[in-house]
Amino acid sequence: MNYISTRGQVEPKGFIDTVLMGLGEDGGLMVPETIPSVSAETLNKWKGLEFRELFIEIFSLYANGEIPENDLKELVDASYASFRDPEVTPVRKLNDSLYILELFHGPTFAFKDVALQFMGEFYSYVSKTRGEIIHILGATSGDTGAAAIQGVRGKEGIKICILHPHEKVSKVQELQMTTVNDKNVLNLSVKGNFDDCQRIIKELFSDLSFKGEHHLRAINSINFVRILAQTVYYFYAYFRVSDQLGSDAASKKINVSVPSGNFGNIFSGFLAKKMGLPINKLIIATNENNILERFVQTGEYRPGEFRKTHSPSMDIQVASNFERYLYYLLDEDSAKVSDYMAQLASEGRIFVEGELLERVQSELHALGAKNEQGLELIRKYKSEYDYLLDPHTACGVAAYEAFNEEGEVTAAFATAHPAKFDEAVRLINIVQEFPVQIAELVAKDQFQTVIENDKAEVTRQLEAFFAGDTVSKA
Ligand SMILES: N[C@@H](CCOP(=O)(O)O)C(=O)O
Repeated sequence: MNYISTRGQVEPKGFIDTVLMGLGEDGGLMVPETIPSVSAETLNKWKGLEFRELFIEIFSLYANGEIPENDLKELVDASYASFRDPEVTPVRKLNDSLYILELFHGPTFAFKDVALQFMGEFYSYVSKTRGEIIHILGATSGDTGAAAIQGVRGKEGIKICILHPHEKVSKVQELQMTTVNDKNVLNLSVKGNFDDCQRIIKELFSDLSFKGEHHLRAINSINFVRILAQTVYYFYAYFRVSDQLGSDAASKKINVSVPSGNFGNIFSGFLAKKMGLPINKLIIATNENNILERFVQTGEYRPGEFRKTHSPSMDIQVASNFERYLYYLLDEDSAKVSDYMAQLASEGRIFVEGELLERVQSELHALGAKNEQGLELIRKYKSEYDYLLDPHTACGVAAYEAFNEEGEVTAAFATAHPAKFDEAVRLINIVQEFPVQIAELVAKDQFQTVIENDKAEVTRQLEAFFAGDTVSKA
């Protein structure tokens, strides 16, 4: 299997080269030339597998045998050894129509750990086996950064620089990133928002001579391996919900409700569905930064005004992986995708209508939950089920309440642990106990460099960091 760009201007690449490339060299996103389909018989075989085994099966369909089986097994075992739940991503039943897929049992208490623990091991493996220099550049609205840093801190042959928006991530997210004092980690706190951080890194990735000279690698979901690793828990959730439904499984449709910012998590579900997993509704849950909800309702994709909310990881206007969805919506026509993306860049909006919009509305459901609605749901589920939702998960539960119909059940994805967002939880007078790994962060020193929202400044910081000068300040 080879990988090509959504904009059609990259020679087909193998799996490892695709991961190393990250953002397509033509500015597009890499996708498999064909999506492997999984038969009912295979699904039946997979349903008894535990998470790690399932990961290996799915990954092997995409990796062209470029990683020998034993090596892959070792990478997967090492990636999930630090998870606190033996199931990695367990499913809890809250009521007859609502199941929660808990994705927060990794080292930084967010769903990003599932893919990024693997990516850390993977990059380390590629650095050792191919002698590649790995200089990671990433942007975060809070969770990706912490998970990516945790995945590679202290690893030989790897350096990582993460841009986060200054004072726009939660306190715990900030501490998780900035209390890491390993020499191979640089935190840049940018006076802007997440979209600014993401724009800067994409511009740097698009500068091919800078990218090549500094060996820049991506850890955000622009990198296809992130998408792939995330498909695993869609399959896992589907199987575990089916198990729990027992004899009702045959008569119930299973939806997923997914808190979404950069469209990477929900795109993994789209891919799983295209592979043959019989998910019913793919429900996109956002907060008041609701560009995706507006797109699904009206066909217009137009970044709006940035809103600071109680769910900062989803405070995003420009969703990277939207381009991958557009590619499939436009029947894999890369020339059309390029035209649409050029229009987005020049006019600040794109628009689909007629049959295309009907297709969007048949493939996706979307809700942008209001801040107050999220808090109200946290209160309600705590009191009715003694289950504490984090503010992102609460948006997913709001979308479940809006779209789940008779004869359906929904797996709502719990994308983070509530302790990461105590600022919001405290607003409704709920006092939570912090896991020790989070409680101990406050006593640690922080290391980060606060900079202006300026690509030239980021460039200077990166050049110094990659050249070996430590620029992080206490
Ligand atoms: N919500 C994310 C934003 C980056 O998304 P990614 O999936 O492309 O890494 C975050 O928490 O940083």
